[in-house]
Amino acid sequence: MAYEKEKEIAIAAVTGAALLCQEVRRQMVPEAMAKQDRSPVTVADFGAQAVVCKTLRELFPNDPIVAEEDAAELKTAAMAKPLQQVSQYVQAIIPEATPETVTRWIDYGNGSVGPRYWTLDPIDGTKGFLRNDQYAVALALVEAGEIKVGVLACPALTIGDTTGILFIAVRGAGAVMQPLSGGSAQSIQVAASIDWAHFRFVESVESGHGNQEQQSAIAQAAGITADSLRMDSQAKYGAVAAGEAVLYLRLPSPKSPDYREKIWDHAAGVIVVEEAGGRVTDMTGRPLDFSQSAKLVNNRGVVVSNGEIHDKVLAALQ
Ligand SMILES: Nc1ncnc2c1ncn2[C@@H]1O[C@H](COP(=O)(O)O)[C@@H](O)[C@H]1OP(=O)(O)O
Ligand SMILES: [Mg+2]
Ligand SMILES: [Mg+2]
Ligand SMILES: [Mg+2]
Repeated sequence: MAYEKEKEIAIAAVTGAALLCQEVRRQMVPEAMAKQDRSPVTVADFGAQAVVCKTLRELFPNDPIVAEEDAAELKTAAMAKPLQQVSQYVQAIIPEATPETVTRWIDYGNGSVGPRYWTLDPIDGTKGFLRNDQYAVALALVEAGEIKVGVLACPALTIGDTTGILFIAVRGAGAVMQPLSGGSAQSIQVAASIDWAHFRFVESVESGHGNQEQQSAIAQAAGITADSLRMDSQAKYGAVAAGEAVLYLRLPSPKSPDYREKIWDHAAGVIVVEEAGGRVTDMTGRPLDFSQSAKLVNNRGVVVSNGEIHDKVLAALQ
C-alpha cells in the first residue's frame, strides 16, 4: 500500500509522544509556561515534539517538519529545570536523550511548508491537557498541498469501552481507529443524518477559539436541536470521523477576527474525517489550503461535517 512506511513511522512517533504526555499527567501537575503570544506550553508539549521530530528525522532525513513549538526559550538559563524535566521524560521513550539532544530534536520542527512536509502539533489543546480534559497529538504528511497521511492520538477520548484512541488515515485508503494501548484497528465512518442519537455538533471549550453564539445558530439552521458537545483539541475531528457527532464548527471569534488557523491544528483531523466519509471546508466552502505557510492564510473558519449536511450548513453561513 502507498505510504505504508510513512504511516508506520507516524504511528510509532505519535504513540511514543502520547505515552510521554500520559506519563507527565500521571507524575506531576503540569505547569503552564507562557509563550511570547501568552499561550501556554508545558514540558509535555516540548517532550512530545522532541520524540516525534527525532523519529521522523531518522527515517525521513530530507522531509521538513513544521511543528508548533521551538526550543529557543527552553535553551535559556532560566529554563534549565524544565529542560531537565523534558529530557527525563523523553529519556523514558528514547534512552539516549540529553538536554542538548532534546533541544536539537525540538528544533527539527522549525521547517517550512514545501512540496512535501510533515506538520505536527505535539499537544493540541494544551489548555485541555492542563485542565485534565481532552488533548491530542496530531501529525500529518502533506504533498503538493494534499494531506496524504494523518495520525491523531487522543489519550483522554472515550469511544465505546475504550479510553485512549488512535485515529489513522491514508489518502484513498480509509480511516481507522484503534486503542492507543494496542489492539486491532476498526474502520470508521461518519454518522448518517438519520442517526438521531449522534445528530449533534462539537465545538471548542474555549469560547475565545470560536464564536459559540453563531455556531449554535448555524447548527440550528442545519436542523440540529441538541446542545453542543464541547471538547478541546482535534479530538473534535475524531468525534465526527467516528460518528459521535455530525458537525464541528469553528467560526472566527469576534475577539480575534484576524486570527488565521494553523496547519498543525487541522491537517491530521481533516484527513481522518475525509477518509471516514466526511467533508471539511472553510466557512465559505473553500477547501483548506495547506500549500501556503504555517497558517491557513486562504481560509476563514472551519466547517467539518458528515458530508450530508455540509451544503445546508454552508448555505446557512452565507
Ligand atoms: N483566536 C483563536 N481562534 C481559533 N483558534 C485559536 C485562537 N487562539 C488560539 N487558537 C488555537 O486553538 C487551538 C485549540 O483549539 P481548541 O479550543 O479547539 O482546543 C490551539 O492550538 C490554539 O493555538 P495556540 O496553541 O497557538 O494557542
Ligand atoms: Mg493546537
Ligand atoms: Mg499545541
Ligand atoms: Mg499551543
